[in-house]
Amino acid sequence: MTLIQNVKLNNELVSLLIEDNLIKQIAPTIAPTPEMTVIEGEENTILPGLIDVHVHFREPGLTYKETIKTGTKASARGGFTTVFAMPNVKPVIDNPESLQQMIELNQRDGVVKTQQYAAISSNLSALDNTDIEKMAQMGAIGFTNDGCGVQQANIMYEAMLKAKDVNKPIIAHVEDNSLTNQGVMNEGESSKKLGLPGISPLSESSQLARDLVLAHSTGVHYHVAHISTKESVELVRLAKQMGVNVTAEVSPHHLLLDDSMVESDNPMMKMNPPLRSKADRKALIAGLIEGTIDMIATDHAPHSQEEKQGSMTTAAFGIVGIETAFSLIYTKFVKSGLVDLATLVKWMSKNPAQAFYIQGGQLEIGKPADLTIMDLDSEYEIKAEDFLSKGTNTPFLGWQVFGQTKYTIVDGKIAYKG
Ligand SMILES: NC(=O)N[C@@H](CC(=O)O)C(=O)O
Ligand SMILES: [Zn+2]
Ligand SMILES: [Zn+2]
Repeated sequence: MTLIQNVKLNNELVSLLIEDNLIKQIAPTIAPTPEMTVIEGEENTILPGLIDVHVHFREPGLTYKETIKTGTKASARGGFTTVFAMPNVKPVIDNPESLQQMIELNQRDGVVKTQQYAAISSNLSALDNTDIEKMAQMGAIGFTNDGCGVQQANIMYEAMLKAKDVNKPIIAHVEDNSLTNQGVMNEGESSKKLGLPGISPLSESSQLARDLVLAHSTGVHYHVAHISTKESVELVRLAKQMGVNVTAEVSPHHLLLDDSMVESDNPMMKMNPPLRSKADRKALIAGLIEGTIDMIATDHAPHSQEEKQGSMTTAAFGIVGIETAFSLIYTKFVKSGLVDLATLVKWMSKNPAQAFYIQGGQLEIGKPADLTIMDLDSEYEIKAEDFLSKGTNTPFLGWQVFGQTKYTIVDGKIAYKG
């Protein structure tokens, strides 16, 4: 048994008793007994474990960037107790055998709960569909070609029909390759000024419009990954009004940065989709607050230093985010007074749990003890040397933030201690 003493829950000091993997009791005080392991909460804030439905852990095949071990340790440090891993590893998780190996590896090496996505098409690009039925039975949390847009409508349509049949979601990286112009940042004033090729925002929204029509027809749960444009927000709003079973995620970087801040050819500002315009960013924030966008997901995308140096024209797309998401959103949205802490928990735990039918999002007696204890009061600087991820590729190094993880507990066991 583990006793957590003196933690703030909805602004009241409480103690929590954990037996096996479950929350057994929550009360103003609980007297410790000799058989209890005691965690002193020091009046820090206890929250349901955060849930990230979009991470890249790079194992197998690209372990110089990240492994299940380093990625999940970083997740625990970020306050996350459940993450959903993308299938764009090497080789791609596009068949039952590699899915089985991946599930076993996640189970063996993950210090947080790691759910696995499988691909829609072989190698993320072939004009086929994977064995969605079998991989759903095996426990894939959903199906996605993240990293690439699905270029052919019929391939997406067939995948939706199959996923609907087995009651699993399709997660879409929407990108029409005929409109990307081999760009490395958003198409706009900044790209012109810097002389860099720009990615049209239409490459995202036009494919999203297609998919929403297909989702309407098939009834599948369709989840939009890393939504980045104002047109996309409007399309999701309209689709929800039409009764489409759609959810959407936005990344912290698209909420906090825009292309007006890309003042030089800086690979740390390169990710897909790119940082969009100020107007897009404003629409994303409004969409999140009004509920059109359901959740925040990091799109944690670690790369080596070599891959993220030099020019944006040659650097890899993607930034890490799992260790900075909570503190950034807490500092810029909650501490600043825009929303309350419960809203952050809704965006980063409750809504992801609800949308994907997994446990979590609430601290409740009888439920798994997946939780995090956060110091919300002391300011600190985001530093690469503190990261547990192998990747330090983020434009947020040097930012001053609040919200530091003291403990992350998964199924009653300590996964991270600060
Ligand atoms: N977001 C990125 O810029 N990169 C991701 C792929 C993806 O999420 O599309 C990656 O795997 O590195
Ligand atoms: Zn993507
Ligand atoms: Zn991704």
